[in-house]
Amino acid sequence: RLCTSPGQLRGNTYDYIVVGAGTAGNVIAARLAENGANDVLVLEAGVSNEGVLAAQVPFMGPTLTPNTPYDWNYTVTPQTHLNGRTFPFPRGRILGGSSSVNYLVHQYGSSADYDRLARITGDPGWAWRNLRRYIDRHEKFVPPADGHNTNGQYIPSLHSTRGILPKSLPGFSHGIDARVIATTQELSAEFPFNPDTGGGDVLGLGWVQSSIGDGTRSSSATTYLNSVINRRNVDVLVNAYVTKLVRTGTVGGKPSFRGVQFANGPQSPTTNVFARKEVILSAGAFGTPQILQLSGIGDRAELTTKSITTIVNNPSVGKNMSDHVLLPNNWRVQGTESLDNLLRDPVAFGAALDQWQTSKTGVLSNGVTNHLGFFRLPNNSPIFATTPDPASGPTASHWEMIVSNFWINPAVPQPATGSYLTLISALISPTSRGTLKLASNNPFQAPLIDPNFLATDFDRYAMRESVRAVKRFAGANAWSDYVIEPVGDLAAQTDEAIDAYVRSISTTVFHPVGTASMSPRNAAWGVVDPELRLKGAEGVRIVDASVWPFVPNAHTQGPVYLVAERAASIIRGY
Ligand SMILES: Cc1cc2nc3c(=O)[nH]c(=O)nc-3n(C[C@H](O)[C@H](O)[C@H](O)COP(=O)(O)OP(=O)(O)OC[C@H]3O[C@@H](n4cnc5c(N)ncnc54)[C@H](O)[C@@H]3O)c2cc1C
Repeated sequence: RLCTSPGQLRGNTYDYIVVGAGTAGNVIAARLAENGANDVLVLEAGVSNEGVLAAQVPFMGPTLTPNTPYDWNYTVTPQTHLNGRTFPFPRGRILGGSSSVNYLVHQYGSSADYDRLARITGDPGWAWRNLRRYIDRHEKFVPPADGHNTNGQYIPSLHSTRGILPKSLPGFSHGIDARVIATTQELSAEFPFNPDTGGGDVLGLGWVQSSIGDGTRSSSATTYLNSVINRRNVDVLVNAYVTKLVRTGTVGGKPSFRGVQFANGPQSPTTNVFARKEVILSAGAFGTPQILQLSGIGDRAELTTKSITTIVNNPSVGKNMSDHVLLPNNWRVQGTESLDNLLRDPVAFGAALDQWQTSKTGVLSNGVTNHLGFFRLPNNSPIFATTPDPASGPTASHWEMIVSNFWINPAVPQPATGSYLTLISALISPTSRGTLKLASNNPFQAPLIDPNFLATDFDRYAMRESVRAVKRFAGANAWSDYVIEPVGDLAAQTDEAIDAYVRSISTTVFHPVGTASMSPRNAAWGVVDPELRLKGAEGVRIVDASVWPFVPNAHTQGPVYLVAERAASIIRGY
């Protein structure tokens, strides 16, 4: 049942309590609740996704963040290596979490990411050959909104049509699609066509796959949570802001945290609920380490400065954050086939929305890109003389290119006139690591989020070379009668000038991970063991993006879904 106040709960004790009805949390809740013998409570700080139009219409996804009621509305600390700039760092605060507000790209990453995860944790169960099995129950490949012939745009045998989450190829074609594909032929050595990353081979550029079915967003709320929400053994409470885990005793010499405290807001009374079996923390890469630290689980030196009594001293909590850096590269282009006028003209947008509401088709049934690709720096790049290759493996990537048929630039508003092409370049194998720290012991105060972007020579080198590469892409003959000129400092040529350009507008792709990292069972570092149990404590598991020790070669919802599916199997005991 969906509950809106604590008084509606069936009691104060459940078998499992899931903190955060986000991407991973809803997988856990649904898979546990499929067994009618399990009594499950899900606590979510945000509101219901029901009736939120922008959470249904794919192209409107970007209007859900930042500065809305569906976002935690975080801002990063001043970024030392980005001219001291700050910028928003969105996170979904709504049933479905970030899967309800994200940009819908749906992929899993490189097989090397999972094999590296298995190596790091010492658990072969995280290797690709094992994890890929979960694709079968997770995804449900469906035709695109426009019903076009998808031959050659993906490899059906790599996908499942039996899972729970509808996904599809682009449901609206753009004039530039043919130019993108032509460039993969013209510059095939540098930008080869990749027919499908679903088998774990990410290198090259291909058609995007998105968490969209019937022209509508698929989130963990519309799929996993909806599949169980009417069951008698599930309570889902919205507006429930978890303030800390509550220690309930000592088991096997370790502090046990089977209690969860929450409140509606800073002025509201707190309520405690208890788990007979386990608490599963799925509050995301920022919420999870924040709650851990508020509960006295973290670096003693830091907790003491916040007047929090340390119960589990673990300096790894909130450290090791990695994320993809986003650089929006814009070109001015000919004609009117870009979507810029649609975004400027309320009448045109209204007509597109009418079409979506009538038939779930048209430009709004699509996400923000039809093509993206993953690429490596050349093996003989001088940077490898000083930095070991940080990619997950020789078939994994260093950077990504995302093609958009309109102006995207979080740092610079859309110009009032003109048509644009955006080739986002993103750093995929960062060596910088950031932190999530408490600002105070007030659970309602936003944490200090420092992704520490571009702190290393490698990261700056890779971004610089990605700028040169996207310029080669846009310089192909396929674009010669379309692209007019680069916008602003994208024209830079020297290392110094390109670095200055990168520093001036880079931000996040919204993929933070690693703040409650998995590690081998007995390792002195890390926050959870390979079965996702909180180290040094009892009764708690963590299942969300924070357990990924490094950011994979993918937009992160897919890797989070696969980890959550395996976690559910581990918790259920098969
Ligand atoms: C704007 C944006 C665009 C993105 N685009 C893409 C994309 O196109 N493709 C892709 O693959 N990935 C994308 N991502 C990233 C992807 O969505 C995330 O990596 C993934 O959803 C994270 O899942 P999670 O379960 O770790 O956290 P979330 O899905 O964020 O879930 C955490 C949940 O916990 C709740 N919570 C947090 N703290 C508390 C608390 N104290 N009490 C109660 N509840 C709490 C939150 O409200 C939220 O519902 C994007 C993310 C954003 C924000």
